Amino acid sequence: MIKVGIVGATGYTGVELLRLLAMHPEVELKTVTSRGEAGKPVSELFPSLRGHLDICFSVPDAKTLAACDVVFFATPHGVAHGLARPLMDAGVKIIDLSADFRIKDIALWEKWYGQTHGAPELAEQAVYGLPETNREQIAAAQLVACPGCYPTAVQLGLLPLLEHELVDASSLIADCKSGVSGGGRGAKVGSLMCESADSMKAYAVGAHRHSPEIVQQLSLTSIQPVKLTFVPHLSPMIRGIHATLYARLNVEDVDIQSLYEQRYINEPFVDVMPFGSTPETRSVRGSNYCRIGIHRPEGGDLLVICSVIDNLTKGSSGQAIQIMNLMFGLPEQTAINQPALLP
Ligand SMILES: NC(=O)C1=CN([C@@H]2O[C@H](COP(=O)(O)OP(=O)(O)OC[C@H]3O[C@@H](n4cnc5c(N)ncnc54)[C@H](OP(=O)(O)O)[C@@H]3O)[C@@H](O)[C@H]2O)C=CC1
Ligand SMILES: CC(=O)N[C@@H](CCC(=O)OP(=O)(O)O)C(=O)O
Repeated sequence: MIKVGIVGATGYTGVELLRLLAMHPEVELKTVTSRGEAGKPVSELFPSLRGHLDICFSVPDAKTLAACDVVFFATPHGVAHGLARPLMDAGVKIIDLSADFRIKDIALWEKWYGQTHGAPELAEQAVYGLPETNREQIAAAQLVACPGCYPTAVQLGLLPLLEHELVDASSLIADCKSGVSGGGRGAKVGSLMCESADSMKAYAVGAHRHSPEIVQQLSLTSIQPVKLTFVPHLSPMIRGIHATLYARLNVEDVDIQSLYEQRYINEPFVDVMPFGSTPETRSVRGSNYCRIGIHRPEGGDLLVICSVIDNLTKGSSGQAIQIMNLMFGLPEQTAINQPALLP
């Protein structure tokens, strides 16, 4: 059995890790932390887990965490910087759901996250965890940085085009909508029902911290310099990311649909739907799938790609377990192969 610790188990990504790991046949939960709820049974805070988990929250303790085989960090940015190093020295594998190790350029990270980077040498060592691009590296890694939720949907939607240099990489547009759980359980007033229900608005227009992450990763694939206009919106739903991606073709005769189908033919969690499909976020709710629909309005040169994920599953905790499965040589779909919850 794999001995697992979760730091930050009371947040939305934390409880999603608990839900999925409770059904994992190879996992034994050793410690799940919360400073605020220490001593309380998990099933008391989350009755959804009654009958599935018999463990109490405890404060993060270096010795207990060091006895785990793998520790997930489901914590705000900056927390893993301080705690990861001693765990790694003790041989523990780390899967970080925050943005602490996603960006390789330390000055760039500090600019976007507004704090000093606490572990630059680990950022260098960390492997970015998007299995559809680098599962061999993930399998061999000790420290994996899970992609952000928007970056997962955007990258999976655009990768085939950039890998084949079919579009103008300098004029990409990602128009994205997120459910309010993306802001976390401790989110501020904007996520309250009275503030977010029955309404929608853009935020951080062209200035969201996921921009540099997406550009960094797409640039690894694209020969041309990547320029992206990324506009996130807060959408009145609990879970889900909907990315509508615009890219201008620079070739004429190409079958985009079969290109995507071929690219993702062996990917267990990427579903290329029939040409012209409009995937709904509810078709992935609670599941680890990314569903993609491809459009070419009036046969013109502007492609419109719709890419949907659940921010708490493929956008964070589900993907984190996919990564754990790879790191421990387990079948990649273990514990995360459920269909979406509908309606
Ligand atoms: N929500 C989402 O859709 C996604 C979130 N992420 C990222 O995942 C991480 C977690 O997000 P989310 O679950 O939404 O966040 P939440 O705010 O819902 O939860 C944060 C958790 O971290 C714990 N925590 C806070 N500060 C500390 C600290 N200093 N030391 C130890 N534990 C701490 C909290 O418990 P306590 O304070 O009791 O210790 C709580 O359990 C964030 O970095 C987020 O950006 C990534 C992709 C998607
Ligand atoms: C709706 C909402 O607030 N979404 C969050 C999504 C980011 C997130 O979850 O954090 P990571 O940077 O770790 O991916 C935001 O825009 O900040």
